Amino acid sequence: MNLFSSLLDEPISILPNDGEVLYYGEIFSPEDSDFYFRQLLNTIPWQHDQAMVLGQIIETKRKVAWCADTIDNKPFSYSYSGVTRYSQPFSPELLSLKKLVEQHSGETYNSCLLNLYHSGEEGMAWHSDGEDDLKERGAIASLSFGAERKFSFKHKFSKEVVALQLKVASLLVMKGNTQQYWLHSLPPTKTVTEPRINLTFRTIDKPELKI
Ligand SMILES: O=C(O)CCC(=O)C(=O)O
Ligand SMILES: [Fe+2]
Repeated sequence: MNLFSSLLDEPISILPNDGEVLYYGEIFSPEDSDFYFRQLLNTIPWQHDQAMVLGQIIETKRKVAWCADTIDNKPFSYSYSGVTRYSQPFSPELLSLKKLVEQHSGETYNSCLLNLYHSGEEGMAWHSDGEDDLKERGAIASLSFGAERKFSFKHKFSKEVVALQLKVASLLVMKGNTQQYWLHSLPPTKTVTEPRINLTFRTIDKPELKI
């Protein structure tokens, strides 16, 4: 696998205060990026996501999958938006992506949430990834394939907004107090018609075991 020259010499720090977000630029060549995009699109068991809204389960247009290490060959369970998910095992390709992301970011992860946005019309509303199951102040590493999209942060108290473009094959790492003080979103846009796949590698602290 070629390491691509658009990888930044030093990651760029995105937030002015109250957390740390590092943008590493593109960590794959266009060829490798294209390979992973197709591979993930065709092999991941994508499903519409579910969320509990006013006591009702609704389905999102965006599709998701969740992969995690297994313990004694049993999957993890993980809850967010009022719904519990059970993990798929990591495929060999995802494991190699996880290793690369771990090398770049100097952190380790035991799970990955995958999102498939079919076009710019699908996005993700303001939220922070502060679920109880996640390791407190654990790093979250976000790897993007497919269409380039804008990604925004908003401070929970000052309301300051910081935005950047997430390039194809780029790596962004959120750490420290970021989830405590900042929301993030993927704003929908009519100008992007191509699909995008995003992988967020995370650490689940006390994985419940599904028997
Ligand atoms: O698609 C993205 O870039 C972000 C996804 C995200 O924030 C999440 O899965 O929690
Ligand atoms: Fe998020």
